[in-house]
Amino acid sequence: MDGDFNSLSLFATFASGDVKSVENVLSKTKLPYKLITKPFVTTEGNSEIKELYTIDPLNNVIMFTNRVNPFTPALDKDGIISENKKESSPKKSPLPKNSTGKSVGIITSGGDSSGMNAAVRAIVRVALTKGITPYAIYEGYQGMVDGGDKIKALSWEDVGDWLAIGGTEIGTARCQEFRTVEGRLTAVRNLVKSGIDALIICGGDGSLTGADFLRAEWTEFVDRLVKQKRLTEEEAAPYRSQLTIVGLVGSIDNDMAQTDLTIGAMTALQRICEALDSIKSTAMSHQRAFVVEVMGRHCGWLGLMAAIACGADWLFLPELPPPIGDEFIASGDWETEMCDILSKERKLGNRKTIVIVCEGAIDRNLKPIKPEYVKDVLTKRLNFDTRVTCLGHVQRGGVPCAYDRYLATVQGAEAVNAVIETTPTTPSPMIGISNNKVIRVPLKNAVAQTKEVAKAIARKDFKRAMELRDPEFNSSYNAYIESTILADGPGTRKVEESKRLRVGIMHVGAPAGGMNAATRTFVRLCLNRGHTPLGIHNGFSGLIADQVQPIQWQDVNGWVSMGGSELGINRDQPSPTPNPLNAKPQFGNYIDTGLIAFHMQKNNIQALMIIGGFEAYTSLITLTKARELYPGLCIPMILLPATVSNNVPGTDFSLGCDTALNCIVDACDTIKQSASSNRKRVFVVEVQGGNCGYLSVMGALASGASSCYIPEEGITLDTLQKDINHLVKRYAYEESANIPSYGRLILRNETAGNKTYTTDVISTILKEEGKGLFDSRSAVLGHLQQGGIPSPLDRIRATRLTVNCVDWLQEMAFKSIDEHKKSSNLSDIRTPTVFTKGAETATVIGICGADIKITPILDLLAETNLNKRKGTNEWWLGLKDLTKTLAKYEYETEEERAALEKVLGDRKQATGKNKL
Ligand SMILES: Nc1ncnc2c1ncn2[C@@H]1O[C@H](COP(=O)(O)OP(=O)(O)OP(=O)(O)O)[C@@H](O)[C@H]1O
Ligand SMILES: O=P(O)(O)OC[C@H]1O[C@](O)(CO)[C@@H](O)[C@@H]1O
Ligand SMILES: [Mg+2]
Repeated sequence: MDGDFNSLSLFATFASGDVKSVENVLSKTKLPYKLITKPFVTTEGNSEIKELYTIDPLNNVIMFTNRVNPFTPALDKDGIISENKKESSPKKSPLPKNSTGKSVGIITSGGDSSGMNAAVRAIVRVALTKGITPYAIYEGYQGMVDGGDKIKALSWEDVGDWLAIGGTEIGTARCQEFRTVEGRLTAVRNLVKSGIDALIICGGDGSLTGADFLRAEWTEFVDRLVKQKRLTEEEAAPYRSQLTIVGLVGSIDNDMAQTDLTIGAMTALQRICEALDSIKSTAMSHQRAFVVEVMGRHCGWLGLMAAIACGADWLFLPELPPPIGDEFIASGDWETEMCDILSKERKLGNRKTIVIVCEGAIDRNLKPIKPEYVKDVLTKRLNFDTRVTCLGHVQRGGVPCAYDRYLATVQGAEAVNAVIETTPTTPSPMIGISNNKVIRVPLKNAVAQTKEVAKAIARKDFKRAMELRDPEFNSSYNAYIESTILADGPGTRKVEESKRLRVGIMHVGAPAGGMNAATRTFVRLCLNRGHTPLGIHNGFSGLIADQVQPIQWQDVNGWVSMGGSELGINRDQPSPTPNPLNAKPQFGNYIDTGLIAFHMQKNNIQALMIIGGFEAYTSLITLTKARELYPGLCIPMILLPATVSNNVPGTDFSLGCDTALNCIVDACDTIKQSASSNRKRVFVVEVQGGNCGYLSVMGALASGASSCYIPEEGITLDTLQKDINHLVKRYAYEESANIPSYGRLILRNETAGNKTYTTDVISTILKEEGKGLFDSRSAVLGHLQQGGIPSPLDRIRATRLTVNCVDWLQEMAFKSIDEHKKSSNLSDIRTPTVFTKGAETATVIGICGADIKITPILDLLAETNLNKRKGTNEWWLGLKDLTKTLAKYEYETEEERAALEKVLGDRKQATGKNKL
């Protein structure tokens, strides 16, 4: 077919990754067609743009192309834009009053991830507060290449309510053109033309690799653009030195090095766990096997964490291909290894089989392992009734979980700080998180280390690939294996008989998400090592009522995803010795400590793990101090903090507080929707936490509340007056500017303001003071916060911390056994004797900054407020200020001031006094 197809007007254009196949099909028909190819220079080498034209039976011209965006201009052989497209310059917005004259461009790029909007919201609002004009660059790098109206300034209100929206409101793309030198040259021109001084790029490893190219090429590209006369000397001069680039890691894959978590990974994990929990119930009913494929590209984080959080029976990772057991490695026969393990599980009474296959899973010869093949193996070899479920893009969508909102918000705010502090000589930073600390690392190093994983896998160095993932990856994998496979053959971790222990476990306090997951891991690890796990039901009162029983492997099947406390829980605790006359604990009852010691000895409990909140903490203090009186208590004891209140000293996070936060965020989203629909309504939402404001502060940050009240600060008339002033300003401005008013929230901790400023009282005051500008209602979330299905983060934390607890209990007990052996001069002791009363053998395990720490409980007394039942290290307090910043407490435009003055004037006239 001849003719100039470029001059024909097209009826339709189809994007196709495989134009060649389309041509093959056409060649077998009588339809005319013509293939045009154009060179396309990419950073990974030369490639081609293909355009295949044909005419359909109705005489319409149709084109198939492999361009990612079929509507972007084609390139000529030098990679230069060849179509007659005019390079447009974006429009600049007027500068705000507090402007420093600086501007920052914001991009979301690569696969969308939940939390990207929260990041953009935080960047926009913190930037405006600090006098920097934020610009959205729409549709990822494509918008940077296209320029024009793809680059627009964002206002405060533009990002209202974005916190709760999944995906990315400013769009994203996989942009081929940006991989080319010409694409990036055009992008540089557009950035200079729009006067952008700095860029914050939120995307995955690919996007940040692109950002790193841009950083390295910037100065040279500006020069080149001047030479090509696409920029004038004057335009280029202010931007010659290095462009400030800050990377924010947004991707569900969690595949970026040097950060523990990427924005969106936790929400994706939540989606996966919701699906797996549902699949589990149908699988159990039919005794079926399910092979579930999860996303993650070449990273196994999502698969591994989902396997831990849902108790999957087998797992295929990209970093560590099967087989995993020494006896199968030589033959590479992973099929037999898997079938042996899964059939053993069924014989133990497991009614279902869940196998997770990561999308990048491979065998030891780097051949992909696909779910359909795994299904065939299970069907043919084990006769399992097997189904395949591919979760697909469901994993990437939906409302962000509390953790992603928190992570994106604090990292977004930190990205703006980094923009302000970065100079042309500082390396471009990437904002990461190392356990609980927001960190900055050089982008270049993080990109380089990320690439190392792929290289290690390619050269089959799987050990290295595992090491290069985040520091917890390896230990999490070991925890998964040990809590999944009952090992009794070669290679088991069973300890010698003379060291096998009877280890007790109990829950004390109130239910919290993750308690059952921790107990399951405890039981399985103990069994795998030859110890006897003893379940102490119903806390200390259960112990003295002889409710102590060994737990078996299958007993805890399914516990990982169960809320509440399967062992039973209450707030009863040992009475301090000497017993203060008529003393009563604030909650629960005192039980005689001597009786507790007697029952510990009667059951021959040689090590103890307590899971619980502040009563569990004070209980352990009492038991530790009573060791002088009672030998039955002279054993290693460890507390794993679990309470929604997050008030136990020795840890930044207790189990259950993430589940509670998710519950608060879900409830607040719903309440806010009602508040917004009713217009101009402020809800005062009461949350739990006892005397600790953690849930209130974090809940406010994650739900986008205007303010929060906490017991640490109390509530005064002055506090209320300031918040009323703020609300009056906001609603006054929105009315005058004709902006639809969103509903607003104030979170109040249940004890803040004592019995005076109760939730209802505050709501009534707001209603009165709103005077028609706004109304108010209240909502008390109550015990909803303690229940429900534990969040994946709580399940993972439970598993990870419990492994450390069991290791520690074992180590301490062994030390004591060895000392006893030595001192009694006996070499052949069958029954181990544990006797230890050193302060270092009664401890609290916790997540502290970047580490897991085990601290002697008596050392923690210095940071404990026993009266207020909480610790004194409240790392989260500062986040209250960030909540207020993001609610516009520190930013005001001329228009807002004018609107406020008008309202004040009106109010003065109406009431005869100025209310503000
Ligand atoms: N090597 C590279 N050189 C230049 N640009 C790149 C490079 N790699 C990726 N990019 C740009 O970043 C965009 C996004 O990259 P990619 O598709 O790998 O997703 P990502 O950022 O890794 O996110 P995710 O993996 O979560 O989807 C690409 O479409 C391209 O525009
Ligand atoms: O949405 P797309 O472009 O099909 O890409 C899917 C890929 O994107 C991710 O969701 C994020 O990188 C991967 O897990 C998956 O492989
Ligand atoms: Mg990626």
